[in-house]
Amino acid sequence: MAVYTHVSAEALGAFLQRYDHGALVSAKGIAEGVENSNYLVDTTDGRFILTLYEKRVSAGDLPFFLAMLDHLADRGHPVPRALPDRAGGAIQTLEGRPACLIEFLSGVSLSRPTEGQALAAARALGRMHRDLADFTGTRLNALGMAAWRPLLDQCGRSLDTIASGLYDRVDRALAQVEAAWPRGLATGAIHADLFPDNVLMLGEEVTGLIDFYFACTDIRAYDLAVTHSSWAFDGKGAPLPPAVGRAIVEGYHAAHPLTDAERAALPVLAQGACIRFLLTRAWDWLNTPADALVTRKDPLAYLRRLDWYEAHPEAFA
Ligand SMILES: Nc1ncnc2c1ncn2[C@@H]1O[C@H](COP(=O)(O)OP(=O)(O)OP(=O)(O)O)[C@@H](O)[C@H]1O
Ligand SMILES: N[C@@H](CCO)C(=O)O
Repeated sequence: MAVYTHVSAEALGAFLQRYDHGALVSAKGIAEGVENSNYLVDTTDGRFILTLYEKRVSAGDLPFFLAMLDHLADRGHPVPRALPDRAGGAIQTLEGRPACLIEFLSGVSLSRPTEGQALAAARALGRMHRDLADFTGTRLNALGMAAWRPLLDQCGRSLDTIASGLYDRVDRALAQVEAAWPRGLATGAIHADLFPDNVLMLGEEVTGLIDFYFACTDIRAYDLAVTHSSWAFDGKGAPLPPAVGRAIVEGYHAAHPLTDAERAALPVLAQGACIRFLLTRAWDWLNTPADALVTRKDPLAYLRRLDWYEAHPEAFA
């Protein structure tokens, strides 16, 4: 369960007094997620999400994330705004961590999306890219391609304790990805983590796009590759029916047409996405204390996806 920081009822009650959103009725830690501490908060006025930002989110980046959310919300996208307190500030400190009170969105996240749901999610991603074209904020991708080799070095041979030969396998794949990484593709503000658990849906309708805390400026088609790598497979990394993966590319293309160069780059971008998530999951696997209230995510589910992309260069043709 992703609650790294415990918030006492007293501290939360006092925190809510800064806002015009009612008094505390109840608060529960949210089990999903691995990055931040999230609480579902009910007040006398409604339901909210309280997020305390943990290890990978630095307070200095919050203004970028919140501006991107406001930009998208202003254009009708179903993204949650961080709510300002009475003094107008949305970024607070609670229990010593940066924290925001966030709009609650309804919907559920899927573990086995259908073709229609994949199509809707990918359309939502394409529309986001379209409407972010005039967003002026920028943020370097701290987990972009240039960061993968340092991360591999940091994990080092400990990777082999997760699976025999894993270090050499990733080292080889990364060398190929680095050599083939596309230059000159369109860049812009991207979500960079649009997994099924970050898309809330009711049936085939997207009701929420959440968790913008890896958002950054990077290759737009890389965002599509990240989405494909997370939507076209099950939780263990086995491919879903091919129509689901095709729907991810075609749903995006319908909302934000891909150039030939972007389409041609998708195989290497997807292999890069696999390395990114394999390495961050492996790092967490090796460094999460045994008593942490968080369910670690399996790095090998991303090794299986990497194997699949390498074996199916035709996947995006
Ligand atoms: N605005 C929101 N409205 C409704 N539910 C939300 C909202 N934000 C977060 N949640 C719920 O909290 C869960 C965890 O949130 P989130 O994905 O942002 O956490 P995280 O630790 O950053 O996750 P991740 O491991 O995906 O990076 C979500 O799966 C969702 O159930
Ligand atoms: N979505 C990521 C967590 C955020 O880095 C994963 O499933 O590994």
